[in-house]
Amino acid sequence: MKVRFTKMHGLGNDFVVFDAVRQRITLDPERLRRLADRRFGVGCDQILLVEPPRLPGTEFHYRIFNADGSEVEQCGNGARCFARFVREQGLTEHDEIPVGTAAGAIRLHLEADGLVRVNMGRPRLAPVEIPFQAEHEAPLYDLEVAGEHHQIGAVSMGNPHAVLLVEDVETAPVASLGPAIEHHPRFPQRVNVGFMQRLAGDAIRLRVHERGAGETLACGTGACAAVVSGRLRGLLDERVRVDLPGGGLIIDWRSPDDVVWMTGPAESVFHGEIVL
Ligand SMILES: N[C@H](CCC[C@H](N)C(=O)O)C(=O)O
Repeated sequence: MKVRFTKMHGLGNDFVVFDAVRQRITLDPERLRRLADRRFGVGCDQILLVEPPRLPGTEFHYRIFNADGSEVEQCGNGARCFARFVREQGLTEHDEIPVGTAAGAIRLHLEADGLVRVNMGRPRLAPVEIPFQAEHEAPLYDLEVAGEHHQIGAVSMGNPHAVLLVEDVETAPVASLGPAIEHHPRFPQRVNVGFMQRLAGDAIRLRVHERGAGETLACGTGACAAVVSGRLRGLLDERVRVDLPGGGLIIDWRSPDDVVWMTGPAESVFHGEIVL
């Protein structure tokens, strides 16, 4: 069956987006993997489905699938692309769009300057909510990885993140340590792994090895998790510019009881049709 899609990206974190409101889309993990592969399909980090609402007070439901076919709870760059998509496709006329996800409802705001501002909700810090195996909640945890000792922050933005502080993101062992921590047994649902370099109280550099996708050019929930972890360690201010390989995001997080705000771009690249 032929279905229409739009190829989009948020700072180079790229997506295939389907309107599953006006189209009937059925995707199994193998089909998703082929779709995400640049040789057998379109090629992307994640696939996004725009569906009719499921939660009260929301206008749409939003499902996210990694390139490995796994369905996940949240995607920050994808949320911004979602907002751009539903406006461009005429699925809504609103500038403020409440959306349901597997992690609960979030609110997307299309700004006059073309950026998208997203209320990503409150970070989850209790180990059981991340999920991460630890006796008590703490800003830092000791983690043995392949015989080496590391200190990590552990934060959920609906999806799980480990955050490491490094001297220089350029030389950080993303390709080796990222997969090793992603599959660490203390993260029963695997984990995204962020490598954060502090530039100043209001600025960091970040690289992210993403669960189910590998290193991406940007990770929105990873940027949120890094700022939360940095603030819990007393290293960062309330407003932080996060420089990722694909570009910059602004993350605002006042205090543990507050939600995390993420502001950044979202772009459509091309439209196409594919046989599913
Ligand atoms: N790989 C993530 C999902 C995509 C998140 C990322 N692309 C973002 O912008 O937040 C996970 O398995 O939780």
